[in-house]
Amino acid sequence: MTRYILALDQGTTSSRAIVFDQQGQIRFTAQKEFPQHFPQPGWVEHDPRDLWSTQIGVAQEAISGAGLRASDLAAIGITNQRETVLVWDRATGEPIHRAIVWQDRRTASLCDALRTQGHEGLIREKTGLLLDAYFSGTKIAWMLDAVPGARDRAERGELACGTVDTWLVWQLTGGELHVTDTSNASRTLLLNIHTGDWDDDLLALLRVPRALLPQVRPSSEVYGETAPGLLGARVKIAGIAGDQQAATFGQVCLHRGMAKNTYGTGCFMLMNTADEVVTSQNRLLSTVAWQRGEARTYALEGSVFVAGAVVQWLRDGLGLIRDAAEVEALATSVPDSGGVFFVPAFVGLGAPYWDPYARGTVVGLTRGSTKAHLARAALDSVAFQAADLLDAMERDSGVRLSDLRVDGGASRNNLLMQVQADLLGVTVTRPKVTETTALGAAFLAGLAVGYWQDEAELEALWQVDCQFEPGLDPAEREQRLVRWRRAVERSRAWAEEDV
Ligand SMILES: Nc1ncnc2c1ncn2[C@@H]1O[C@H](COP(=O)(O)OP(=O)(O)O)[C@@H](O)[C@H]1O
Ligand SMILES: O=P(O)(O)OC[C@H](O)CO
Repeated sequence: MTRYILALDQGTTSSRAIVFDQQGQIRFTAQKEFPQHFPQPGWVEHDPRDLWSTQIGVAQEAISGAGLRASDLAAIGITNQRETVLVWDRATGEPIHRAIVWQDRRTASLCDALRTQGHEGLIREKTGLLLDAYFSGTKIAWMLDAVPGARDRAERGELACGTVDTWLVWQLTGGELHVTDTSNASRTLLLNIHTGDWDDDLLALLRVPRALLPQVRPSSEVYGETAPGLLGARVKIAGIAGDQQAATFGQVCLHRGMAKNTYGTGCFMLMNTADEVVTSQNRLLSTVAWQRGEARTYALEGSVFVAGAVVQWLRDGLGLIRDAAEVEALATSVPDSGGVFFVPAFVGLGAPYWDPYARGTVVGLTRGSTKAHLARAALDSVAFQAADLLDAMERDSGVRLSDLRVDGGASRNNLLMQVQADLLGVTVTRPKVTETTALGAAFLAGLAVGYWQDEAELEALWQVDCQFEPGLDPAEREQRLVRWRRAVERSRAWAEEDV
């Protein structure tokens, strides 16, 4: 009997479910957006019930859309927006607060206080991360303090906490399993990435009771089965990874020095560093890429908070386009941005600047500037941010990249990919299957149940769609990067007194 793998990809703006076959080809995709909540400037929340209802809805739709029954599935793999965190009541399953999303800046001042007290070194050494509001730890502490009675209930073990993977597994198993994987756990500020377990010093520092936390497991193993009645048959849940790590696996960047960049809401560049935790000198993150059995693979990561989201803003905030795909034609209608530089620091700046107080900035406007120039500058900004990441990554790793694998919604934009190759000075390679996040989760699940035998089999499945070669003169590239960095300086520390 032909069997399939179902990947659940719970992203920042939508939930997706994709059925893959044994060739790693997509049989059916179902996707549903859900509401974003912005209760205050710099705050971003998701309703956990929306995350679950859209995710289970698209899972059912994908199974039936592919003409399958749940019994045709060999396994389910889960991948998810990372760092976004929620707390719920173990008895009722009711969340005590909306999920606080990775983009949310509300704990910036708490991070400042911890930094002033001199804790960043310890955090950096144990977690590979920086003290930034991006990560889950301070968000958990904020919820425990903000919701009346929550801290006491957490201490008594009445509450459960988790990143989105944990919430989905809890729901899928009818509250039976409270687990996460090492790649997701490595984004919380609470995991010691050298041991792969929660760290008592970090828990004490961030005031997070251990009783709240899920069990940390590898990224590829059979964790359990879906609850009876949910999908029509019980299906093994066999893979879990944070979406950027899953995309790295889906791009089969399985060897030291291979890198990918995903252009979704944000933009995330990860380079495989094998079994070595590389300590960045350039404010990149060291993170767990995935764990198979006892073996952990690590990565260097550059995280940019606003990439494709800048296109959403052109659409929803300014009404310049009706659909994200229209941005390419608009931006192509001018030869360049006409000297306009756009720093989309809507929620501060991530790597390598890490400035939660930076805000969106447009410079270089003249009477000749048009919406096309702004659209072009918006696309340029995505590529400039990635250029900053690669520059830092090459310096940290000592690897001179020749080829960057790309994926994510905005990687469909050919102009953006060409500008990216020009600004990086390296070949940009887009694979046939750009749903690499879901594919990575499918691969991790498939390996655990023997659907695929080994990594070599996965490497043989990966196929190139298109390559973009750099065409810009190096001196001109450098000049443009210098101007971009001047624009970045103008965006920095703007909101210092507001947050
Ligand atoms: N043709 C395009 N050009 C530029 N950006 C695009 C294009 N198509 C989609 N996007 C952007 O890509 C993002 C969606 O990508 P996706 O990988 O689905 O993101 P996520 O997983 O973060 O929800 C949106 O922010 C959207 O604005
Ligand atoms: O949902 P995405 O694809 O924007 O990814 C979000 C990242 O995991 C945040 O770290």
